[in-house]
Amino acid sequence: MLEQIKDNFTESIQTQIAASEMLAQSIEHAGMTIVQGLLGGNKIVTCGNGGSAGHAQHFCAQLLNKYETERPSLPAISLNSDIATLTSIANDYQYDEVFSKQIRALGNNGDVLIAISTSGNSRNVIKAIESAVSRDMPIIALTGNDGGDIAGLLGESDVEIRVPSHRTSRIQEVHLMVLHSLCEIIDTMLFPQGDC
Ligand SMILES: O=C(CO)[C@@H](O)[C@H](O)[C@H](O)[C@H](O)COP(=O)(O)O
Ligand SMILES: [Zn+2]
Repeated sequence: MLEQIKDNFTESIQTQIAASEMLAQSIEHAGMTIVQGLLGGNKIVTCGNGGSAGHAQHFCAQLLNKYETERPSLPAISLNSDIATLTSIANDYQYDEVFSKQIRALGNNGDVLIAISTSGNSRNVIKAIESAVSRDMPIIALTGNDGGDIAGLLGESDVEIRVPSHRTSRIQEVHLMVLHSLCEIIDTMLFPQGDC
């Protein structure tokens, strides 16, 4: 068991290093997309399932509250957080619709969708992307594996950050690093002095 635990750490570190080389440019591009959205008075909308739902909430918490330095609150909403809304949409329609129906109500032109799926194949995340496209929202997709069906849905102004791994856990660990990097870009670009 000890060897397996150590192997997991090694695999995680190796995936992080490979990702840092492959993804830095897309992460910077995604950061600029978010900064432009916020400067335009728009909000950030996130969604995902399971561990990615946790990531989606975590990222919004860091915008609404703060990341590492003092600054004003920034507008963000995670679509997997409102259990009454989620259960009613899933119960009355389909689980596939839980994010897309919220985007049709809350999404405005210029809001940025951060869609998180390690497989790139979660139907509700795919439908969220389709609704975001219909609302002219730029999309940042955090994926893994081969990008799944999500990869084929993105337009030229969207960004896919695809982690080079097939293991959900390793992909999620890199996604967390990506989201923290995005927080750092936002704070550096918008509040270089750590304004509050
Ligand atoms: O956290 C984990 C596994 O590490 C799981 O809860 C995982 O997030 C769930 O199986 C999700 O449903 C996977 O969805 P996705 O990442 O493929 O969109
Ligand atoms: Zn997990």
